[in-house]
Amino acid sequence: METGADHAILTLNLTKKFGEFCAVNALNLKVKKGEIYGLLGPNGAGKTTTIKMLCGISKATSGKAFILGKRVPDKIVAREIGYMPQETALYDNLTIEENLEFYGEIFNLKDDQISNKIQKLLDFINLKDWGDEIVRNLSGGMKHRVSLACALIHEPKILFLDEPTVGIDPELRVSFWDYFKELKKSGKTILITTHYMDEARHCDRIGFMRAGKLIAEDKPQQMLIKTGTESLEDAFLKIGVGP
Ligand SMILES: Nc1ncnc2c1ncn2[C@@H]1O[C@H](COP(=O)(O)OP(=O)(O)OP(=O)(O)O)[C@@H](O)[C@H]1O
Repeated sequence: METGADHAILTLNLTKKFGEFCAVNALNLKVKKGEIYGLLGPNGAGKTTTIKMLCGISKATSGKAFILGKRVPDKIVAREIGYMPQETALYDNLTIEENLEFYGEIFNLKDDQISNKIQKLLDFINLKDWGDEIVRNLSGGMKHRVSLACALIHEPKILFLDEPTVGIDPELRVSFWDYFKELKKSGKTILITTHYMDEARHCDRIGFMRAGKLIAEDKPQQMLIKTGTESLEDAFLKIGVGP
């Protein structure tokens, strides 16, 4: 049986039902190690539900999922996963550093490891001098950056980023993609969801999801060639409504 040892992420007929409603329908997804894979699709396509099953937050109704060859949910594999949820999971009344400390402690990092990582992460997200600032006082874009740092504190190998750039200005979106490319360079695998089709071109491969199913996947450029379109938005519309 395939266990995805060669893949960072593998799902076999992964399915999630809420009552009679099928949110994720027999999804077969393969993401290679070191890839940035973009999961795209309209509201309600099943992207977040897929990520939650992969992170072990939501139990699959049927089918299987493997992360780095291990069937999930799995406590050891959980350590290799970083998850940036759609709504930032930060404590508003704590400082940036305290939030990072909290996430470091969840993963049982030692105090000196935590303080070392905090400095590096603050540098990485360009908030070097902001560690003592209360999260409540930050702009939305800053909170997004802190949320990314929290997902990275335990140096996970796999990152799940659920709409990390939603609601942030175009300039900051560009710098986010610089962060993601840096992370890829350091060997991380990233599964990212986004509604911004234009930014999906940064991904190594993209998958279009609709109604819980993966309806097409390819490299962004190939997707354009295959569909004879000039934008991924048009490609999606063509595939989504096509024969
Ligand atoms: N806990 C739940 N109970 C019932 N239905 C749910 C639950 N969670 C998600 N759903 C439904 O499952 C479907 C898929 O939702 P999901 O959040 O995975 O979509 P999505 O592709 O991430 O959408 P968006 O782009 O809006 O974030 C939706 O129709 C949603 O209403």
